[in-house]
Amino acid sequence: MATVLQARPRQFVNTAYTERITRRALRYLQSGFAVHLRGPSGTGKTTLAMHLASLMGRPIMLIYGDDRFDSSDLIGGRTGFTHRRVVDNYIHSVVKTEEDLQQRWVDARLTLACREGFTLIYDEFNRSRPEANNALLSALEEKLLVMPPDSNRSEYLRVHPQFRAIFTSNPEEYTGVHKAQDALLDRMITIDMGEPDIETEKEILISRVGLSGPDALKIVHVVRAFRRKLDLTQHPSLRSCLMIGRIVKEHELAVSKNSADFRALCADVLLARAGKRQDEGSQLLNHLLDQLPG
Ligand SMILES: Nc1ncnc2c1ncn2[C@@H]1O[C@H](COP(=O)(O)OP(=O)(O)OP(=O)(O)O)[C@@H](O)[C@H]1O
Repeated sequence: MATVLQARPRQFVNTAYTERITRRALRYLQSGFAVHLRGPSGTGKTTLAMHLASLMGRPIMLIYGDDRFDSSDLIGGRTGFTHRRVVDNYIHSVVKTEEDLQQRWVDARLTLACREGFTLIYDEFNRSRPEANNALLSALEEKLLVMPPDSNRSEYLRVHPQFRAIFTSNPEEYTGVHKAQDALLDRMITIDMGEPDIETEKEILISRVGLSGPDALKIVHVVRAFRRKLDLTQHPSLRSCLMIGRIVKEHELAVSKNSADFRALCADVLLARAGKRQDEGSQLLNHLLDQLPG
């Protein structure tokens, strides 16, 4: 069953950084192009996609890329049965029954979004195999969705003029993802998202967790310096800041170099993200925490 999201996404924090990207992406969507937000984990791609979709003011259709998808998961297929039973009791001593089972065509999410003019968010679309995504090629370019012969419809579905698509992907993920087709990438405008700036991360922590500005800034500095100095491209991300921030807030921990609880929390959240460089990570983290005020 397809999910159409009518609700607004969780509170979106707007800063100069997010506004710049939003303005660009919105411009492309308004001109009818698909937008592709590409960037490492935790850089806010999905959140921004939801925000953009809500600004488009149409119902939102969400799909998560999946290696097990085939084209029917996007377009639809014959699932379930309709059951028809005719009981003929015209001559009361004779009962004649006739049963007919027919498979029913059910539209999948892409078809629904194209037909109704929804905004499609296809999160991590390159987790699906390229051939599963083939239907998107003509939907984005010719504005026609090619329907399979057994759909009992005409061969093509004309895409609603308000249909829009927003894709996200993570270029640095290697497991469970497929190389996106050049032809599909050529039909979208790709915006590369790096890590948000310090101001944005700080504002997100303040707004989402309720931390004070100075505490939010200290956490953002520790996490960013840890990532940069260890040269970790993927982790830790804004998500790690949010984890640390939430626990600090809910358990009233001091963000200070003298707080053993805060130091242990940072170690638990960050060190596992250093992979095999645990010793190096541990030394670096102690050094960064020692620089915090007491
Ligand atoms: N502008 C924002 N306002 C509020 N919260 C945000 C914002 N940007 C990101 N976040 C929060 O940061 C976290 C990571 O964001 P998100 O899940 O969108 O990242 P992502 O790039 O899609 O990550 P992944 O590739 O791992 O799915 C989430 O908890 C999200 O709610």
